[in-house]
Amino acid sequence: MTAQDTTQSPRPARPVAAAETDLVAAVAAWAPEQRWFPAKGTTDALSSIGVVDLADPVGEAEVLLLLLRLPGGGVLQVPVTLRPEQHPGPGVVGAVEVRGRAVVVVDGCHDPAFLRAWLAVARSAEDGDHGPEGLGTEALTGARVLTGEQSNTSVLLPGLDPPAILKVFRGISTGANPDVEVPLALSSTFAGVPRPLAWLTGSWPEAEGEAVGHLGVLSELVLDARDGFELACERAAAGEDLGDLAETLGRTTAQMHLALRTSLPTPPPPPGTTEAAGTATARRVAAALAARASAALRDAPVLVPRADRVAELIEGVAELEDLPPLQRVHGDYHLGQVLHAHDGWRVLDFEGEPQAPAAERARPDLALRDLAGMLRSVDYAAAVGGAQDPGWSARARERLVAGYLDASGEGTPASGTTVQLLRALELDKALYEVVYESRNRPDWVHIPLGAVDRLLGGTG
Ligand SMILES: Nc1ncnc2c1ncn2[C@@H]1O[C@H](COP(=O)(O)OP(=O)(O)O)[C@@H](O)[C@H]1O
Ligand SMILES: O=P(O)(O)O[C@H]1O[C@H](CO)[C@@H](O[C@H]2O[C@H](CO)[C@@H](O)[C@H](O)[C@H]2O)[C@H](O)[C@H]1O
Repeated sequence: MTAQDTTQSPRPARPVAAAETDLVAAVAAWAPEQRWFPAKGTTDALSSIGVVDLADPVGEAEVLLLLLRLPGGGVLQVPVTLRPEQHPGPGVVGAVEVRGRAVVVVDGCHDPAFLRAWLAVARSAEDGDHGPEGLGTEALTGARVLTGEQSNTSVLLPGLDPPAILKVFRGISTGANPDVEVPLALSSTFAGVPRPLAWLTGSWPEAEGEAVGHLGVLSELVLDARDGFELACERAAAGEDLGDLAETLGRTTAQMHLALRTSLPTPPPPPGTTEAAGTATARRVAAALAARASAALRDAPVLVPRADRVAELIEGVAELEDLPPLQRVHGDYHLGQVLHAHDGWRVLDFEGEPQAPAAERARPDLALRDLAGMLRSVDYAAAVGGAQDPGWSARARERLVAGYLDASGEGTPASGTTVQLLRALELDKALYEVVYESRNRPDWVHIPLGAVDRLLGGTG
């Protein structure tokens, strides 16, 4: 955990009581149907790890954070409230008997009792162990769960002072969550990230001992902002170029990379190792790309006929001699992770790829991975927005890359190494997307699959 967290005692999980078995069974049956459920496609049952109890300050409902073991081994957080009678509005999970009492189980994110309880115990960035200020009953006016495609669950809290958004982490793991750690580290030097206002940590048993990790974060709400993907799709549909929007996004991306290098520097290799820049790094990067490609080929059989060409493109990376040093990166950078506000772009969600193992997400990587992710996203916007002009995507990509190279000091045109790395990293992301779409939005698989073929055909 980061230094900022050492003053907050984690909320400990207790074992699930025998009288709570029906509750756990009802939640375990409901969770796999939710958009945020991380283990789509598996039919194995969830098992219980424990329960974190929170107290509703006005005592209207019981508030429980259920921690469930996913079939793949990860931990899922499901906040619920227990109400004695029918709860109006969305989020009802079901009716069960708990400790001999008939209750209605409600998805906590939809219940003010959970929000009150969370805000009362979260550690505020300003005030140490105290919860955030501005918490009268009116503070929850206008609270609303976001309904978009999310791997976590976010609740808008426009009535807080300042207006905020609560992100409840669904998959939790031991150690600092990058979505707390990274914006906290960046926000003093980089204006392109919303400031974290408060966060909550929990602890639960794991085979190797007690795990301590973040359960959620409250961040400053970016007001009147447009979602980058919606904005880009709208432009594509209208046949209007992304133009300056793409270029300023490229610039913001380069500034983010500079702030990441400065605020979260990559430790130097231990003495005596040969981890230097140059070919050793290139071979390591190529090996990592090859491992990810094999995993994608295993998970999406549609990719198998392309295996040889994928391997060939990756082998080219191993030969590069002038790779830039690896650094902390965003890791899952796309248009849905950026907001366009009146004063420029804001970057969200530093958690990395939801399908990547937690240990891999904070690993130093090529900064160009993020630029490649955004290039993929421009391709998605062209497809989803229905751009009629095939040049729409090419022009947006050009401005994005030009803004990035200019602000990062590399200048245009891009070097041969940059071009080759961008192609390999775009392919890497497109392979990941084929797996992601097969699991989540099968109707969209053709978008990344088309990109895989373009990139392998040398026309990417
Ligand atoms: N600070 C913020 N201000 C305004 N909207 C936000 C903010 N943070 C997140 N959002 C909205 O919530 C959505 C989901 O947030 P994100 O952190 O990307 O969640 P996830 O990791 O679950 O995808 C974003 O696409 C954006 O629309
Ligand atoms: O935002 P998340 O961290 O949950 O990221 C996952 O979901 C994204 C979809 O919401 C997915 O992004 C893919 O689709 C986007 C359009 O919806 C597109 O802009 C991206 O380029 C494309 O990768 C992301 O890959 C996944 O990790």
